[in-house]
Amino acid sequence: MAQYTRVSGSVGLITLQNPPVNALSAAVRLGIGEAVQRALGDQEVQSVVICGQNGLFCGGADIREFGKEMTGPPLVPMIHAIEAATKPVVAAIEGSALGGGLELALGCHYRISHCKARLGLPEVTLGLLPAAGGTQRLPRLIGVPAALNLITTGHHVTAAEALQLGIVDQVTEHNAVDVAVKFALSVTGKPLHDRRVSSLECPAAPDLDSLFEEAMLKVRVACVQAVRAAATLPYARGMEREKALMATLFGSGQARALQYFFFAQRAVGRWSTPGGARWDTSQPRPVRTAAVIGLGTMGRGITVALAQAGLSVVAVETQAKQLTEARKAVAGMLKRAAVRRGTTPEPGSITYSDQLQAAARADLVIEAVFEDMEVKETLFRQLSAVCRPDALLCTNTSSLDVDHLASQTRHPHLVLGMHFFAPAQAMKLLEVVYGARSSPTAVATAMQLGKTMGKVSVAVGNCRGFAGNRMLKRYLEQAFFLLEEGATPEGVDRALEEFGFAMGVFRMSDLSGLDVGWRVRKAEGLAQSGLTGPSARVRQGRRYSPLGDLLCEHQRFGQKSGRGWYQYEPDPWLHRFLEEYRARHGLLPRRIDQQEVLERCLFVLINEGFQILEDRIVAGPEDIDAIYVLGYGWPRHRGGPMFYAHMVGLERVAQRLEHYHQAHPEVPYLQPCGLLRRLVASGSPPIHRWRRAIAGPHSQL
Ligand SMILES: C/C=C(\C)C(=O)SCCNC(=O)CCNC(=O)[C@H](O)C(C)(C)COP(=O)(O)OP(=O)(O)OC[C@H]1O[C@@H](n2cnc3c(N)ncnc32)[C@H](O)[C@@H]1OP(=O)(O)O
Repeated sequence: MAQYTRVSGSVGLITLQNPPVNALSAAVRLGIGEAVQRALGDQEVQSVVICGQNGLFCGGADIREFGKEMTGPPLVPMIHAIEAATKPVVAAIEGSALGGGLELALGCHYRISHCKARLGLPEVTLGLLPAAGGTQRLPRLIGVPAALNLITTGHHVTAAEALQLGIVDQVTEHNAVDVAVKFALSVTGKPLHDRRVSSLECPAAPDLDSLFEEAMLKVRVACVQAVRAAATLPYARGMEREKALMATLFGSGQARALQYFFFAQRAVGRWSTPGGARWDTSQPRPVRTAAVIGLGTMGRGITVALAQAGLSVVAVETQAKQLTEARKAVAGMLKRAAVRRGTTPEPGSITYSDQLQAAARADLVIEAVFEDMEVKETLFRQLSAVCRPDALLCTNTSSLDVDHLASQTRHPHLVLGMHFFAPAQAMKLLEVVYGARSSPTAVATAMQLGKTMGKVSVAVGNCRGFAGNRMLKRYLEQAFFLLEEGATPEGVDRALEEFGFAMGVFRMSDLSGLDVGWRVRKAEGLAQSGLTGPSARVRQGRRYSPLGDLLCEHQRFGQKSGRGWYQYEPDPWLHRFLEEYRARHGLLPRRIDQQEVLERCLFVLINEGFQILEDRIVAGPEDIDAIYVLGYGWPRHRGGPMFYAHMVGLERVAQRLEHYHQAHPEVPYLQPCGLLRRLVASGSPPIHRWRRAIAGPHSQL
């Protein structure tokens, strides 16, 4: 909706009303159109101001309407009508003007922005382009290079940057609507021709052709083609080109995946647990002081993330040398981050200590010590004795049993996992792992703290590997099996990278270090050296590949040792090693194509995802997708593993898994799990219905 009032005698004020972000739904578009007509027809009105209610101009098109049949008036003619108006129209921008919101403002004759507002054309992050004239007006207003940058990256700019670029005419620290109304009064009766952005010539820029060629190489082809039309064609023909390009994008799989992921990231905030705790009934406790125990790589990153979120941090490291190094490293990280943001580093809210006692007053403690159960058990007993009785005690373990650690303390309901991903100060994902006895308040507090640190927090039940690493294990296993059967690390990585992963599984393993998984497998009794014959490839009654363990036995730990799955100097070792290994175990190498690599690695991971849903470790598919895109490099434009399964078709995923299971009956995880089979049997409902379909007593399956 849009409300129309007359203020200051002669200013028509149009207020967009569609909480929470005043998105341009059919009703809002209709409302704006009608209000503009009223203002233009009102003899008393000399100028018009458009603003949004509740301090937010407009978050753009209503993404929830995408993929549905279009209703209500389209955006483009509405913006044209505003631009063509014979009375000056001023946009009063507060909060955000994004996507269609900025395009609406670009159709106005003047733009006044509050200093805290952010502006941008993020359509590309949804697989679209700014097709309400954004690709035609913005280059005319600020020139091709700057417009191309904003349109192809989707980056938001601050009000100050927008002023410098020429997107807005004025920035104010006061109420932007009041300032815009005064401004509107001052421009009454002034000629409007050169205020209509569509009538401007694109400012000349040197060597536009090479700029476009360079931008094309950076992939956002449709956006580049649309901006090229602005630079080379008259406005009306540019608009036709923009519309045609948008039509090719609108129904694409990428756009659907990106739009799904936009909502998935937000859906994970509405967490619930099988025990009945929920986001909307659990109150988080305030956390002002946090302690971090253990200042290795993860502890340092967590310290920085907490300090940057404005908390007082007590950083504890009992080894003197490590403490000195950590202090320097943390200062360096804070300094570099401040330089990147163009600010000065915050003065020290971090205190350092080599005594656990220093954590005594903290509201919340995060341990990030060596990944060893005995070490962590001892620490949790000590923390329970030292810390306040109401302090939350969190572990950054990536796989150990949170319930067991809780049982070492006096207040197990205050124990949780906070699983950060390296580098902890930068990665957006946080798995909040609740145990059987974790209280709803404890979960809510950790979820809220993650949000305060700018992370997407996902609530996950306690199980081996939680959600992310549990699925990763199946994926890695298949990759090892494929090597046994004849594939090469290069071939497997190529298939995954062409699918969209930034790094294939072997390259990723080399980067994170092969010894990490080896240590876990040794602790689980899986990695054993010296086994020969058929028993070497079977553990706990199932097929097992010792390839990762053997590489570690050869001191090939990945990049850190200069050699892993890849050799970082010319060295044919690995291929010879694989040939000898296959010969030793009587494995006949065969040609493995990309399709098999993808299906074996990804479908088994997806199958584990369904098992995790069935085990109620997470509440819905969005949780898994957020974890995989934000923590494990799953290509965002494919929406996440569960969305990908939905796009491929559950029936096909189940069929292919069955096919591979028949070929490899010794790998039980290739068998489609119960939930996947039941979803297929119930007609493969779309992904947004899975949550309901699996929900306990109300299950529709
Ligand atoms: C063609 C295409 C055109 C013309 C377009 O305009 S495409 C849309 C371009 N706009 C965007 O991509 C902006 C998306 N929104 C945001 O970036 C942010 O929401 C915000 C900066 C506007 C506000 O951020 P914040 O205060 O953190 O709030 P949330 O992100 O949590 O959002 C609050 C709820 O609003 C829902 N939302 C946000 N934007 C839209 C939208 N454009 N359409 C529909 N719904 C939107 C969001 O999902 C949250 O709802 P819940 O998930 O909590 O129910």
